Amino acid sequence: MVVSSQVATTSPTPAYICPFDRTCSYLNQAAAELGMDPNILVILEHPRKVVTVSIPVKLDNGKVQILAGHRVQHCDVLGPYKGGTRYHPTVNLGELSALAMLMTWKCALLGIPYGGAKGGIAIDPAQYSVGELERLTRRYTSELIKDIGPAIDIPAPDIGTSSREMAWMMDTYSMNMGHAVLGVVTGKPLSIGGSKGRDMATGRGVMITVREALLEKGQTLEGVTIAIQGFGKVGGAAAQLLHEAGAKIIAVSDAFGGVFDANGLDIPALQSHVNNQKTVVGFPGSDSISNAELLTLPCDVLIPAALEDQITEDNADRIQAKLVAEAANAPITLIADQILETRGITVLPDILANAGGVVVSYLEWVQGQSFLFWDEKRVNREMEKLLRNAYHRVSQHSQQRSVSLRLAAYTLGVGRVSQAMKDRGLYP
Ligand SMILES: NC(=O)C1=CN([C@@H]2O[C@H](COP(=O)(O)OP(=O)(O)OC[C@H]3O[C@@H](n4cnc5c(N)ncnc54)[C@H](OP(=O)(O)O)[C@@H]3O)[C@@H](O)[C@H]2O)C=CC1
Ligand SMILES: O=C(O)CCC(=O)C(=O)O
Repeated sequence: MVVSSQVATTSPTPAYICPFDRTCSYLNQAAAELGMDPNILVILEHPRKVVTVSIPVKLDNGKVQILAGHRVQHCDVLGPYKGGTRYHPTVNLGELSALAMLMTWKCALLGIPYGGAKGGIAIDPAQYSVGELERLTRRYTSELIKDIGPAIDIPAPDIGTSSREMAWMMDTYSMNMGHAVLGVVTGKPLSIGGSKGRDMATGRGVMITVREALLEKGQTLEGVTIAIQGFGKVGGAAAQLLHEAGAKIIAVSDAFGGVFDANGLDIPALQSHVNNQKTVVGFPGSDSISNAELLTLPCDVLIPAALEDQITEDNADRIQAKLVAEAANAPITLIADQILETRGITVLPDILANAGGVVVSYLEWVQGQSFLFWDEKRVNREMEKLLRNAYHRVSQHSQQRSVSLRLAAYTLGVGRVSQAMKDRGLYP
């Protein structure tokens, strides 16, 4: 693959397949299911546009540092490119290309009129002051000014960014256009056209898809034991909503480590602890646990909500959960996915389980384009309708074809894109 070979990715084992090649592998499996035209497949195996810009940022000490900012646009056959902006030290073009491709299938699966993109900068935002982060975000936006826009490509938050960065991006873009452009980013603060419910949307989608999967097995969320890796925007919201729904969150973690309580953690109290201490570690009344230990705990549901490549061939044999919900993008390696499938562990794939975020981003964009804003009940209702519908289409396809939920989800998403390409005349 062109993209993966351009970017060196560290290989924990010789069998390691990077997220981009893995996503292509799932694409190829879906293409085989669909009997897809190879001319369409070869187009979809490559991102349409890869942009790298130089970002000179003046640091607080007076020195100028040059950062590389990226945006990968995979496919816009269904509508404008859409996807998050990640600030994390591991950001690279191979990773972003995989994440952009995932966005294409996610939007198509959910039936929202967007293509897929992802962008980011390889920095640890904790090492920069707020002023430095503002300057680098504004410069990144300026450098991408011709590549983004409400009808072109619409960024959103991802790891290491939030409504604050989206506000800076929206303001920078708007200053260049000479008027307020609400639709250029989503995940904005409510004061400038953000949507009610967006902050909890990805976690809410995780809760809804887990709930639907359990219901199909004749279970409810009441008393179900859950371990969650990552306690950020997604993991934190999922923990809160699942806790409110009666589930027992027995362990959570962040980059510093994890906490465990077999009787269930008090999630509101843990959130207050995190607000003060900036980590879950040291939460009174809990036991310490490492990120690795969290993944293999005995529990009903495991929710990786942090980074890629967390469940690998090294720990897949020891996963004890019966259901794994991919709140993070690409947290399971290719071989680990096969091991889990062979062991009969159900995996709710990322393009379904974490789609609540982009669905509410779409609803935010619709509200911004029409200058008409909805109450939170309506936002949550519309999102839930789309997500439940997608879950049941995927589950039905999986049962009818005797394939995994992942292959079913890919087949439905990829099928929609390929049909659109045919209808448009193969798309240049
Ligand atoms: N935000 C969104 O709307 C969406 C996000 N996603 C995906 O969800 C995942 C999480 O994103 P989001 O919640 O937004 O990001 P955040 O930056 O808000 O949170 C990331 C969380 O992961 C933790 N973390 C970082 N490194 C590690 C590590 N090595 N081990 C364990 N935990 C770690 C962070 O800990 P710490 O705080 O200590 O750094 C933090 O708790 C990503 O895969 C993202 O692509 C998918 C769909 C939408
Ligand atoms: O909300 C969005 O537009 C994108 C969210 C995202 O980056 C993702 O779903 O991975």
